[in-house]
Amino acid sequence: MDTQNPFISLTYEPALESLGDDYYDVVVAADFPQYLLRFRNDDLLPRLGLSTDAVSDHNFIETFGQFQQRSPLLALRYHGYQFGDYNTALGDGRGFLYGQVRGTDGVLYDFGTKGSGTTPYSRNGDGRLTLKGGVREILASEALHALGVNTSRCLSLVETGEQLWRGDEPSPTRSSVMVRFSQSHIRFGTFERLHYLARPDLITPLLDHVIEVYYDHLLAVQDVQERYAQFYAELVQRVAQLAAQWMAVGFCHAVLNTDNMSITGESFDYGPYAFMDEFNPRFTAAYFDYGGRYSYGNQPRVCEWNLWMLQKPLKLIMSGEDLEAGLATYRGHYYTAYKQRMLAKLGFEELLPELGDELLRLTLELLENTRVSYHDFFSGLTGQFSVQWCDDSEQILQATVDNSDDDAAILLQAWRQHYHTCLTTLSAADVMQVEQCLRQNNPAIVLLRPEIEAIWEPIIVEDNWQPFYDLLAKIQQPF
Ligand SMILES: Nc1ncnc2c1ncn2[C@@H]1O[C@H](COP(=O)(O)OP(=O)(O)OP(=O)(O)O)[C@@H](O)[C@H]1O
Ligand SMILES: [Mg+2]
Repeated sequence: MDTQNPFISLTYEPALESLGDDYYDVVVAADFPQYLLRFRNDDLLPRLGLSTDAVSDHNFIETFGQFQQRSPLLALRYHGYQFGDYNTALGDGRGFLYGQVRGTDGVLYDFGTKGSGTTPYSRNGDGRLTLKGGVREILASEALHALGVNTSRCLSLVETGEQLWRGDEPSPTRSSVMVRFSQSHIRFGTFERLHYLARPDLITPLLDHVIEVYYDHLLAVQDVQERYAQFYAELVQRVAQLAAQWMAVGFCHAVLNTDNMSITGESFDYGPYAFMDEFNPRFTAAYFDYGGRYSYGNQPRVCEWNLWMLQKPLKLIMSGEDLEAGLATYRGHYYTAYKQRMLAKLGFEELLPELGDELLRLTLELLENTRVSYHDFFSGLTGQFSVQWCDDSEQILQATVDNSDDDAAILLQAWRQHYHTCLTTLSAADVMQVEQCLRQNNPAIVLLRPEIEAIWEPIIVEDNWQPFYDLLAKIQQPF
């Protein structure tokens, strides 16, 4: 045992543990036949006050593969609405909270595992994570983080040498254990379980804890009911902003069940997700999402529904009117955040409100009706932009959109004219900024499904991880 392991010497805060054992079960980690470190997120080490050189691969394996020298390991209890139906048979069935550490930024971070063995919540599951599942979660979270989405990250991925059987991967398939670095693993479903159990006495301490740790500026609000009202209103805003971020980057999460919604408004749990290629609001990423509940275009609505469901437990301890008032702000927050991101993708930091509204409307109409590749549209705009577009609207965006049919030609023409109108409202200096704005908001690389399959092939065929590391480096610097 390496007594100098810097991860073990970190100061762990028993924040969630101190709530008491109504919220979790103490569990043990599985022993694995093998420990191969496949990914270490050195980018996160400074936030833990550590330098890359100070942490060896062996340190990663001891701490985040073998889980040495830490107890208690806490499998958190939760329920959730899955595809609209309430499910009580949930909880950390293949993970636990390893520990909580305050970052150099003052934020309390969770180290949460995925694939670390069975728990009382595993049902018939094996408590494991496939290697491909781990690789996919790393890629999604690193890509989203680089695109400016509020997301959990992966701290490490250790391959564990077991053979797993899965219906959605050619099996047997390889196993892994991942450690997630996130703001919290308290989910909407953590509260929903307490409503189901009719335990308002457990909801109050949980909500007080959430506010104290993750909304601590609200502690200044003296009146408790007012503080709760402001908490919910802020959560509504954070979730609306998150939904806007996913939509603007073309990301479909695919399993927006309430057990996958964080009480901090952070995005996490990347299973069957996909970045959308051809623009299509009905695009679904999970093969089992037959009704399209979690389709790309439905994400803002379903997040609103999830926030509405969260009112059930919160209503046991706070005013229903306050909750209604909080949720009533959702659509406004969503539209404001989405519009701002989309106009930035179109090259505009600022536009007169009506012009911006119309540009967004025309852009979505064009995208939807021409079924152009979402990312090609914006990279085409970025690559072709010229200040001469201010003088001649006909030059704007050639060849990116297929306008061979009449309807598409009409839409493109209307879009060009309006884009031109928007440009003409800018000063000469602001026009010079448009290209930079386009470059800063439209990635040169997008993590489409073929990109992921292309790096997976060398891993399974010849255990060649280089293409994975190369792709990772590219998506970490997408602009
Ligand atoms: N292989 C497995 N063994 C045991 N339980 C599992 C397994 N896979 C999923 N589960 C459980 O099924 C439920 C839904 O799984 P889901 O994939 O949303 O969560 P998860 O990915 O395991 O964890 P997280 O939400 O932290 O990413 C959870 O209760 C989870 O623990
Ligand atoms: Mg989950």
